[in-house]
Amino acid sequence: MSELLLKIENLSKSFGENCVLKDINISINKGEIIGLVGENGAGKSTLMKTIFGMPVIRETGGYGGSIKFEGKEIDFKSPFDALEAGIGMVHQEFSLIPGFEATENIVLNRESTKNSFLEILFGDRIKQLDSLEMEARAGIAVGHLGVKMDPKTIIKEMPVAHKQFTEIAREIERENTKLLVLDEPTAVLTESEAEILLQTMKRLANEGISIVFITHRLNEIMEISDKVVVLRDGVLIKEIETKKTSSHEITEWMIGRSFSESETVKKAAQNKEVLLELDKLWVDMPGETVKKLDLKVYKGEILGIGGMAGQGKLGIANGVMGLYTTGGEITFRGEKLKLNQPKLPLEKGIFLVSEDRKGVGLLLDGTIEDNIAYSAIQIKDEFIKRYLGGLVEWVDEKNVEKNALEYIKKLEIRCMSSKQTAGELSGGNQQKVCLAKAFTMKPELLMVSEPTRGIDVGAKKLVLETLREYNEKYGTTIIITSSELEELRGISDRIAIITEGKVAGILPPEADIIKFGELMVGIGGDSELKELREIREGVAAITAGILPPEADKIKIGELMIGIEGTDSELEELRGTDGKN
Ligand SMILES: Nc1ncnc2c1ncn2[C@@H]1O[C@H](COP(=O)(O)OP(=O)(O)OP(=O)(O)O)[C@@H](O)[C@H]1O
Repeated sequence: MSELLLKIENLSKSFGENCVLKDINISINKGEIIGLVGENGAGKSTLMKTIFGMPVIRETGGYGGSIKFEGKEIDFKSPFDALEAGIGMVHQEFSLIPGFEATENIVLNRESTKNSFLEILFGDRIKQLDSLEMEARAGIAVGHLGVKMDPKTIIKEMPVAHKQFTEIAREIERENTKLLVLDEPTAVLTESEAEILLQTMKRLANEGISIVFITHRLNEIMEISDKVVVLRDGVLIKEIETKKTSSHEITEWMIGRSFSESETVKKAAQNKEVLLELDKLWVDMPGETVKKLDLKVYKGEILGIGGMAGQGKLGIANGVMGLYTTGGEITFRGEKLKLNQPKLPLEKGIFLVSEDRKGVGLLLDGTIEDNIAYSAIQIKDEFIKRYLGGLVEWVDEKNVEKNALEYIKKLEIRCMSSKQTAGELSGGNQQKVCLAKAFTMKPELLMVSEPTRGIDVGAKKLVLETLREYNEKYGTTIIITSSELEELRGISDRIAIITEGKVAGILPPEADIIKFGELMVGIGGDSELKELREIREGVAAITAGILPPEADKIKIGELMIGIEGTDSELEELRGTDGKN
């Protein structure tokens, strides 16, 4: 019989007047993986923060109901008590020390020490760190995850996926971890990295560790969870064995209405007037380098930009905005833009909703309404009242509020009021604030990068529909950059695939999926695929144990671009193929 580890009974939590968890009852058994799902703002993170003893819960009046861990009522004063008891948590925001190596972060507060002569003289305070032992421990933890990374790398120099793996390595390095809470751990990972993490989670569960897994990617929930718990508006709607349900049914519980996935309309770009032209553009963005890329963007179209992680697709918009050192030529509305001047594109009518919403997009301590109006005030002098012939200027607070309220309604931003700080919002709602900020600028060219990363299916649909509507109503040209090909195919008029810093090809959204796969991996045609098959002989070679080399081309392509939920281990393949 399964052994009960955690029991939550009649749990409730309010922030002031806002009741965000109502009468929640959940049981978690030893070695069980629970998929916790719900729309943005449903209360998932709050529930986990409550279990983990986060100060914010205590500081905002604590919680009601009972939480028992290993049969004992818990009353954690801080996350340290939770860690001590054997509960580890990886939050949506990283909590690593940027200037330290991965090793130092992984063993932080649990460093290995060795006996030294000085210790005998001066006592424990002068203990020496045993760096070899610490490196070995960190190496084992990283190895356990099944990912290739050097634990000696400094955190701030790491790609985001490695930061995520370091966080998880730190949690599993604690010997007594019995329950691991992972809040959207795959949101920042590519399909292949996510697959590695999913396999690791399965392994940890087999070793007896229970896992609460929060994600908006329902295919991941279907793949690895034993049980799904659905929250909606702070209420537990369903707790069910995963094998007894489907992602479609889960979606309906999450959003409380029936849902049809492919409702976005496509239209062909009829206009051939060039709005933006990139000529031999290069962008020195770490991990997303653009190399002498040529691209034309037509007025009024929605151009999708896709490609594998690290191939340069995200570098394009960042380069146009002057956020990383850029060269080549950018022509906007027939005028050559001076490069590397971040304010200039904004003044000319170009706006970027960055993939880095916390770093670039939002002032987390500012109110929602100030965030939404911020760029329009700074760049376009909007929302400003002038007195005495312009001698005295004042921000028109009333209009700032009115504008925010319109977008809160339109984009269904879940908040208590427009005066709430952006930092208090859930991730998906923060993303909607970034979009509202962009719409308020009324740009002629709107670039959005990874607009639906970390947001739930309902919000995803809303965001995409709003972008489409905005494009149709105002004729705004939109460049949408996304790792999710299906999302691009649903909304774009044309899709450019970026490989190795260049445009590998441009396809209509309805083109055969295999064509996209080929462009993404830089395979021009059958002969190169044949070559690839021959290089890696034997069953299990082509995709790290998934397909035999003689398998159908379509199947290989599907795996390469991560559909059917399987990992292609493509980077590895490309490395051994000598194409890099
Ligand atoms: N510190 C806080 N102060 C006030 N309200 C808060 C605070 N933290 C969260 N909330 C509110 O609680 C509700 C639930 O938020 P929570 O972050 O738990 O949602 P979530 O389901 O994790 O969403 P997401 O998927 O977007 O991360 C939201 O309405 C949010 O605005």
